[in-house]
This record gives sequence, C-alpha cells and structure tokens, in this order.
Amino acid sequence: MTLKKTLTIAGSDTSGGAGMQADLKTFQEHGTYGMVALTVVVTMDPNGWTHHVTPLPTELLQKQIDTALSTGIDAIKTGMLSTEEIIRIAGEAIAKSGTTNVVIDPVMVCKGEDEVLNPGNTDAMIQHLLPLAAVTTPNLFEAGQLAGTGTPKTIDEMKTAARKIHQLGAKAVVIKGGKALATEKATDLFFDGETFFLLESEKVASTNNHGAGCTFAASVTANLANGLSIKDAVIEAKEFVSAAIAHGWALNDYVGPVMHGAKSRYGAPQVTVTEV
Ligand SMILES: Nc1ncnc2c1ncn2[C@@H]1O[C@H](COP(=O)(O)OP(=O)(O)O)[C@@H](O)[C@H]1O
Ligand SMILES: Cc1ncc(COP(=O)(O)O)c(C=O)c1O
Ligand SMILES: [Mg+2]
Repeated sequence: MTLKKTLTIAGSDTSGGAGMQADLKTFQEHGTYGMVALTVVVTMDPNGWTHHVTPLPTELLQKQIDTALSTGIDAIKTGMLSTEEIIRIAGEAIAKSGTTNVVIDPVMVCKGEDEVLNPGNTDAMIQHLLPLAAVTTPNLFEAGQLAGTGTPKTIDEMKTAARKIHQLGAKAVVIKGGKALATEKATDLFFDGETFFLLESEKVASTNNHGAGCTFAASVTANLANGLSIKDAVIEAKEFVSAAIAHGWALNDYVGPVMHGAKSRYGAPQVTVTEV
C-alpha cells in the first residue's frame, strides 16, 4: 500500500499542540504520510510560558526541503516561517517543485502572544507565498495584515479582506473568525474567488484551543492530498478542528492544546455551510 505524502514546512512547538507537532498528528489522523522541514524551534519559559523562537540555519532548512521534495510530495503546508529569508526559501522551493496542493497558513503571532514575529514578513508572504496558495488560512489579525485593511470585525469586513487576499494570488481563502469574532457561532469565511460561504460550528467556551489554526490548515492539506475538492477539504477541516477544540484539555497551568485525535474517537460537532 502507498500513502499520500504530505509535507509541512513549519516550526516545532515544543509544547506539542501547534506547529509541526499538530501537523504530523493531523496528517496521521487523515491517513497521509507526514514529513517535516523544520524552520524554527519554539520553547517556553517553565514559569510564565513566554515563547522564544529560535530559527534553524537556513542551509539546513534548504537541505530538509530538498530531501522531502525529492520523494514527490502530494500536498505542502507552510506554518511558522519566522524571517523573510525563510519565507523566500520556502516559496522558491514550492514554486520549483510544481506542487499545486499548497496550503499557506500565514502564521504571524502565537495565540496569547501579541508581538508579530517580524513586520517584514507580511510583504514577504505576499511576494513569495500567496501566489502559490491553493488555500490560505489567515486568522482575523493575519487577514487584516495581508489585506492591508486592519483586523476585520464583521462578516462584511472579512469579505473585503478575502477579496483582497484572493487578488494577491491565493486561489481560495479561509478567514478564521474563531473565538475573536463577535458572533454566536465559531464562524469562518470561505471564498473560492467567486462565492462566499460561512462555515459555522458551536463556539466552545474554553481557552483550550492552542494549535487550532495549525490543525485546521493541516487537515486541509491532508484532504487535498487525498483528492478532495478545495471546498470539501475545508469543510472536513472545520469538522476536524471543531472536534479537536471541543475536546481541548489543559496541558499545564498555562496552555490548553486541542485534542488532535478527537474526531476519530468521539465524532465531530455539526458544521453548517451557508452561502453569503
Ligand atoms: N472557542 C472556539 N470554539 C469553536 N471553534 C473555534 C474556537 N476557537 C477557534 N475555533 C476555530 O478553530 C479554527 C482555528 O481558528 P483560530 O483559533 O482563530 O486560528 P489561529 O489558531 O490561527 O489563531 C477555526 O475554524 C475557528 O473557527
Ligand atoms: C511552531 C508554532 N507554529 C505555529 C503556531 C501557531 O499556532 P496556532 O495553531 O494556535 O495558530 C505556534 C504557536 O505557539 C507555534 O509554536
Ligand atoms: Mg494560526
């Protein structure tokens, strides 16, 4: 038996809920074979849990990407790329590989941390990554940065931002309203360049959602590798992450990761899809 090959170009979240750890767990749950090209290592202070981001040498990143791509990859995801050089290296390698199942998760901040990794990263993502994206999955803050609109606060503002990000070259855009959007449900906006859809699930009243964004984007990636359409890939990803958040748990006093394997064990909460 052969498996579909999925590659994440991402950082290591030592706490295991987000980053490449979330991606690998999610790839496994979707029955794909996961591979990693590691960009940075994120560690946390045991007292207070402040994050520290340490980039790996870029020659080492390039070697990892070359290794993985030489196997013939079915879908690629990008996660935390902390510098403009890392973004350029990832973008050039993906473009050269000719892979079209590309999911760009434009990670700019860690949840709970309010400092962007590097202000120049936004322009680098626009130049090197968005034109390659079959799907890009910004949260509200990231969507506002990429679109240059400031953080959207309403569905109409999310639509405006999604149109702009589509114009920058992403084939499809999902803006994750998540917990931050003032709606009753956890509401994401999907735009395929023609039609807008709202994806909605129950909002979970818990802060145990660390890694939700990575888990969502990794699900989309695995689903594309498995041959789903972009729309179906995104809908399943919403189910997968909704289950993972509903079963989120406290790792310690500071962080509550999602449970990546929740959907297969407990089933998924209902997701509604509405054209808007
Ligand atoms: N409390 C919550 N209840 C239900 N769904 C949530 C909750 N928080 C986030 N989500 C969903 O998790 C996914 C990731 O969104 P979000 O947490 O905003 O991304 P990120 O981790 O990149 O900031 C989205 O589908 C979002 O709607
Ligand atoms: C390596 C890494 N990637 C990505 C993220 C972003 O995670 P989220 O899925 O919560 O957006 C984090 C957050 O801690 C991280 O450490
Ligand atoms: Mg995120």
